[in-house]
Amino acid sequence: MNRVDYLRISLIDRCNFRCQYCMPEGADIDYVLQQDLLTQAELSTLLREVFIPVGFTRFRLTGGEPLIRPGVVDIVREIAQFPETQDLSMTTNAFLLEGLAQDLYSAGLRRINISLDSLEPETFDKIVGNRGRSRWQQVWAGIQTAYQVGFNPLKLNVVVIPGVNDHEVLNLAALSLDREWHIRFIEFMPIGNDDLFNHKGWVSSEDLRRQIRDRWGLTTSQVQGNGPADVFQIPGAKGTLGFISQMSECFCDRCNRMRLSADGWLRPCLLNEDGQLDLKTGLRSGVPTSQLREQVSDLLSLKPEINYKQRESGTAGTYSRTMSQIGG
Ligand SMILES: Nc1nc2c(ncn2[C@@H]2O[C@H](COP(=O)(O)OP(=O)(O)OP(=O)(O)O)[C@@H](O)[C@H]2O)c(=O)[nH]1
Ligand SMILES: C[S@@+](CC[C@H](N)C(=O)[O-])C[C@H]1O[C@@H](n2cnc3c(N)ncnc32)[C@H](O)[C@@H]1O
Ligand code: SF4
Ligand code: SF4
Repeated sequence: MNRVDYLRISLIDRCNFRCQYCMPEGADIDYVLQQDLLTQAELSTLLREVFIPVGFTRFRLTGGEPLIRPGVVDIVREIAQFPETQDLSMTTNAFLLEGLAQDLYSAGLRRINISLDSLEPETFDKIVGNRGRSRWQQVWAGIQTAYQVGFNPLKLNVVVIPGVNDHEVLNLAALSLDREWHIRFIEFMPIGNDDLFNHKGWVSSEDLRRQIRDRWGLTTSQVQGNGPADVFQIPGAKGTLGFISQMSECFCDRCNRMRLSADGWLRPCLLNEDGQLDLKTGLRSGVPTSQLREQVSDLLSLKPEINYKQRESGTAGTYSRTMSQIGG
């Protein structure tokens, strides 16, 4: 059985973008109320007294948009200082990164994954919902700053949507040629976005690899990650190309993670809502952390049964939480 030691922590379910595939403009989303967000102290208690003792050592901060969480730098500093923390990373849209990159690095964050779905400002703004102002330049500046500050590896996430940004796959892949950046193409998943998904569907990683192979050639990279991405490289390129193929291929057999939502629900599988545990209510109602630890430990032993198994059907089920609420 795979070791489950990686926790994706959503710091907030809100976001300053409205990506079409995640939380489209006008979507009816119930946000977590301020008083229901795990506080930094509660998060810290859960990590120290529940998650670390049962074996979690790698943490990813996500959201919504983690950089709009008040106190995000302090949260990073606290988690980075746990002696057991072996890896601390963040997934962000980078809109606020230019001003925060140095502080995050100084606080102990060393690696970062940034969503960048397009190199064309107009297409980008259409995807993220520009609300009357262009966002691409500021995101690009955030990426450059992160690079200069020294985040390594620097990964760029691209959700590929047919008819929206699939014409840019070669241009995005080319970013890996002379920069040590890791571009990852993500198959679009049907979570909380039925309209767009039914209308546009998804492009398989193998189709993308074929395009890239025809242009430059493609080899399996020596460096494989420990997440869901299959990693390849254009011969001679400085960076790599990753493919996250949750629709066309199965990587659940190497699943190593669980997710903690901003309001303290522990979710054992992204694509299956079974088994979720409300840790915040337990903590606030005085349940001893030793008991919460036992509950998490039990859930860990049930995880293989909960791991997603309906892949053959080609689509996922209906979910009560959107990707922005789960944290991707
Ligand atoms: N189905 C599925 N998709 C996942 C899982 N983890 C990540 N993904 C997908 O991969 C995308 C990118 O994830 P990131 O937040 O960059 O994290 P990661 O790729 O696990 O990160 P690394 O630790 O750098 O390998 C997410 O938005 C999801 O679409 C998972 O456990 N299951
Ligand atoms: C939910 S976001 C949260 C972090 C941050 N706001 C960001 O966009 O990087 C995490 C990841 O989920 C991906 N994502 C969101 N909705 C998706 C979907 N329907 N299918 C596949 N990936 C999705 C995003 O592209 C992003 O890389
Ligand atoms: S993908 Fe990230 S940036 Fe886009 S709406 Fe979702 S949470 Fe926000
Ligand atoms: S779908 Fe579930 S079991 Fe599969 S990799 Fe993602 S979290 Fe793990």
